[in-house]
Order: sequence, then structure tokens, then C-alpha cells
Amino acid sequence: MGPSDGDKVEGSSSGAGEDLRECEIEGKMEGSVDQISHLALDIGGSLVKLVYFKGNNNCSDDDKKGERIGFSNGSGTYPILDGRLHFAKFETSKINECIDFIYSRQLHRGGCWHHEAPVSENTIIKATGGGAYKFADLFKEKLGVGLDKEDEMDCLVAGANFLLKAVHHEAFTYMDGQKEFVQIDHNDLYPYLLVNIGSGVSMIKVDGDGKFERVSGTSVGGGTFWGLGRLLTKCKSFDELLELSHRGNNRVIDMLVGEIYGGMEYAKIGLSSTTIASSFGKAISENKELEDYRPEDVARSLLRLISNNIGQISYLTALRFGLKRIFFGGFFIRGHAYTMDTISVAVHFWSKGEAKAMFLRHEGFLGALGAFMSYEKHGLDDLMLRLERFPISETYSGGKIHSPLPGDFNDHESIECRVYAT
Ligand SMILES: Nc1ncnc2c1ncn2[C@@H]1O[C@H](COP(=O)(O)OP(=O)(O)OP(=O)(O)O)[C@@H](O)[C@H]1O
Ligand SMILES: CC(C)(CO)[C@@H](O)C(=O)NCCC(=O)O
Repeated sequence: MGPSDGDKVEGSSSGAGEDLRECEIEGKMEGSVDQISHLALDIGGSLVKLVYFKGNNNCSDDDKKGERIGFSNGSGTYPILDGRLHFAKFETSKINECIDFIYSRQLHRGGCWHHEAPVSENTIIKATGGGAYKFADLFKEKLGVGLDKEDEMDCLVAGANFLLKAVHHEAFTYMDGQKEFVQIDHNDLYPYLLVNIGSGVSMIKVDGDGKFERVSGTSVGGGTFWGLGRLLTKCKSFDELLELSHRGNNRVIDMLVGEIYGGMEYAKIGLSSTTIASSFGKAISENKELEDYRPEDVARSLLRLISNNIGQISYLTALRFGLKRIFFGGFFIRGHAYTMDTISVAVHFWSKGEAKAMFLRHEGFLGALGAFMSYEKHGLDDLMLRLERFPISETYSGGKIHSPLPGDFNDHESIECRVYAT
């Protein structure tokens, strides 16, 4: 049983049709930039996420004299580099494309082609996710850099906390096709439940900066949707599967309460006639083969099943720890209306309106952002990188979020902010 199978929600999947997502945040960076490639990676089971800093006039001689300006933090004056944070992603199965991308832009050496010296032996890239272990040798071999491993959960939490505190209009609710941005009160952010829906799902109770516990998880996640969906529909890409689900009708395959109860609801236990009684349940009672179902409907039922299940487990986990706010991240969501709506309805239904599902616009980059920020923690020589933690749009001169607000997250979004080292 589960929440009511309400009317279809229409909406677009942001970024559908594109494998590589690139977007950027404006910023400033200061300190010694010689040894560190200002690039961080989150190499997951399905996708590799990149966050990298690029100076506005990277590499030019002028850059060294003009672009960097003095900044004093009390213990010395450091140069500042204006620039932007860029975001990109690749499929993990195509890790070589990611390495080529890094090489072609020389991201492992700060974006400079004309450095005469070879990549230093000591050059490292901050990396998190399982791939930081799995692909360490490959990065050494192909780029000559080491991967400095950061804990995946640490990075997810650091990335989420940063986004929630520093990026205006980062979190939003989504219900009945309505997107509403949530005003985050910095003094009242914790505790919350972070649900990261990647290939698998991690549920983390967050109590503060660096204070958290991974309290639950489920293997039924984004990888399940994409993997099962690919087998069942023969889709060639994740975006195609999302597109299909957008056009489908899950009632063709899901068994509803009303279909078991002769059109009636089961009011005594709170089930309407349109509640899904059994996901994919109709497929057993009809004399049909997979080919007899439209791939659109299969994709829709599958998306519904996975999203409902995650919504329900999230609610139960939140209930267990008395948490009212649940933030959902991870690339499974992809700003997809139906996914978010299903998760929201599930949380609303099970909590009887007590708990709230919220989504993050930079959903898939939490880990990579956290890894990027960890340069601060492990400052090499005199460089420590830090992202300012204040509402960017209010502090940076002319600061505005360059995104199609209040629409969906866009592949080429740019958010102004300031990045610097102390
Ligand atoms: N272009 C894409 N290709 C493949 N999967 C995609 C794509 N876009 C979104 N997804 C979805 O996002 C999921 C991966 O999300 P994410 O990158 O957050 O996790 P991950 O880091 O790869 O996984 P994990 O953390 O479990 O190792 C996929 O399983 C799939 O459901
Ligand atoms: C194994 C990780 C943490 C890798 O990102 C993720 O895929 C996950 O949380 N999987 C769910 C595992 C479980 O708790 O059942």
C-alpha cells in the first residue's frame, strides 16, 4: 500500500538529453595556486561529478600581476584570484572521457597549458566516492596526479550544509506541480535528514557542521531505476528513460485498491480507491508479456515504485529520529517533476502532513562540493580554500542567481559567489 495514485503531474526533466552537465558559480580564490589543481571529484557508482575553479584570466601573465589582488586575513596578505566554480558530470563507465576532459582543460594543473614544468609528483586532486579508490591508479597513470581520498559521507554533509547556508534559493518543496523556495534560517537548520539518492541511497541525520550519522540506507535507488528500466524498456540512456516515464501511465500496470475492492475505497484503513495496492501488480493478473506493455507505462510505474519506496523509508527514518525536515539530493532526482512529486506525496501521506520533503537545486553535486571544500581542511603549504558562507546573492556586488528561477535547474546555470583561501 502507499500514497494515493493521484493525477499525473506534468513537468520537464531538466537537462534531459545531455550526458555532460556543466554549470558554474562565480568566485574568488587566493593563496599559492602552484601545486594544487583546483578540482575535486566525486566518483560514484553511476556518475563522476567534477567541481573546478577557473580564474577569469587563468594562466596569463597579467593574471599573476593584475587579476590577483591583495587580501589580508590578519596573518598576512594573500593574492586573490577572481573566477568561477564549474560543475560537470560524466558516466562512471566512461571514466576515460572524464580524464580526457580534465586533460584537455588542464584542470589537474590549474587550467594552464603553458606551465613548462611537468605535473609535480605531489600534485593531488581531492576525490570522494568509491571511485576515488577504484580509479586512483588510472588517474596516476593518465594524468600523473594522485587522488587524495575524502570520506563520502563527510563530503555529502559538507556540500549540503554549504549549499543550504550559502546559496540563496537552494532548497525548495515540490507538490502538485508547485515549486516553492524555502527560506533557510541558519540558526534553525539542524537537525535534518539528508537523503542522497545516487546509485544506492544513504540517509544521514545531520546535527551540525561535520556532525552527522548515517542512520539508514537502501540499495533500491537510482541504479535500480536505471538498471531495471534499461532491461525492461531497452532505453539507451537515463534521460530517455525519464522522458518515457513522463509520457506513461502507471495505472496500466500498477494494481490499485479500487481494482481489488470492486471500485471501492478501503476507508477503514485510510486507503482510497486510487491508492496503489501493488506496484506492477496488474502484470500478474493479465495474460500479457512485457512486449504487450508500452515502455512509457513501464517506466512510469518503475519511477513511481522507486520514488514511493524511498519517500516511505525516508519518512520512517525521519520519524525514528524525530526529524521534521528531509532534504533530498543525488542525481536520481534530476529536477524531475514526477519524481519529486511522488517523493513529496509519499512523505506527506505517511507523515500525515507532519514532515516536509525538500529538494536541492545542486542535488547531484553535494559530494563533489564537499570534496572541493576539503582543500580548506587539508591546506597544502599556505593554501586553504574556503567558500564564503553567507547568502551569496545579498553579499556579492550585483550578486544574483543567474538561473532560470523559478524554473528548473539548468545545465548551464551560473551562480555568483566568492571563493577564497585564508
Ligand atoms: N546521465 C545519467 N546517466 C546515468 N545515470 C543518471 C544520469 N542522470 C541521472 N542519473 C541517475 O543518477 C544516479 C546516480 O546518482 P549520483 O551521481 O548522485 O550517484 P553515484 O555517486 O553515481 O552513486 P553512489 O553514491 O551510490 O556511488 C543513477 O543511478 C541514475 O539513477
Ligand atoms: C555504497 C554507497 C554509500 C556508495 O555511494 C551508496 O551506494 C549507498 O548508500 N548504498 C546503499 C547501501 C545500503 O545502505 O543498503
